[in-house]
Amino acid sequence: MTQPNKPFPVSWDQFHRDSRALAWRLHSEGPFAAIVAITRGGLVPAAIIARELNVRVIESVSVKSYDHQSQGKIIVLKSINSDILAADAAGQKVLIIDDLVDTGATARVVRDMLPNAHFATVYAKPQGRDMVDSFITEVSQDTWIFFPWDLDFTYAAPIAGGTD
Ligand SMILES: O=P(O)(O)OC[C@H]1O[C@H](OP(=O)(O)OP(=O)(O)O)[C@H](O)[C@@H]1O
Ligand code: HPA
Ligand SMILES: [Mg+2]
Repeated sequence: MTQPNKPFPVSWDQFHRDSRALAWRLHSEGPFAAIVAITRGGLVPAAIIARELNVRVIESVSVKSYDHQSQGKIIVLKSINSDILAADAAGQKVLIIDDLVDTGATARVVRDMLPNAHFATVYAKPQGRDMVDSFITEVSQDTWIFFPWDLDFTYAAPIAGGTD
């Protein structure tokens, strides 16, 4: 598959706003007994959404699939606490949060762990969109989203070329 070549940089302000918009959407789906954040990208929206929805039980699951922009085998580095798995099996509402769904490979692995949970991401690409129950913004498959924690301020050359 060709690498995503359209950069889509997201600022902290924008990310906060989009995560809040997701919290508004999720409000009517709850109340949730717990949030499971998919580390590491899901930790930031999970904190914002937990604050908005007043959820205080936060768990993480560590799934690693990318080395820079190329996807490799999915490795589960930290699994989900048995209390949360039991809550999901008993019909309590559990919310899974990630920053984005791309191919859907990560979502598929975590969904299998919590089959009844509501799965939400801030951003979604078409290939993985059907793996999530809620998201805010869709971008094309050939877009690469740059999150604010991966960015730094740097000089931008003028559009017309030359220097300023
Ligand atoms: O839908 P997929 O194709 O599986 O891709 C989406 C996943 O990839 C990224 O995580 P990554 O594995 O890079 O780890 P990170 O969150 O620690 O950056 C992103 O945060 C999602 O979790
Ligand atoms: O577009 C993306 N941006 C950042 N991380 C990602 N992991 C999968 N797709 C992406
Ligand atoms: Mg991730």
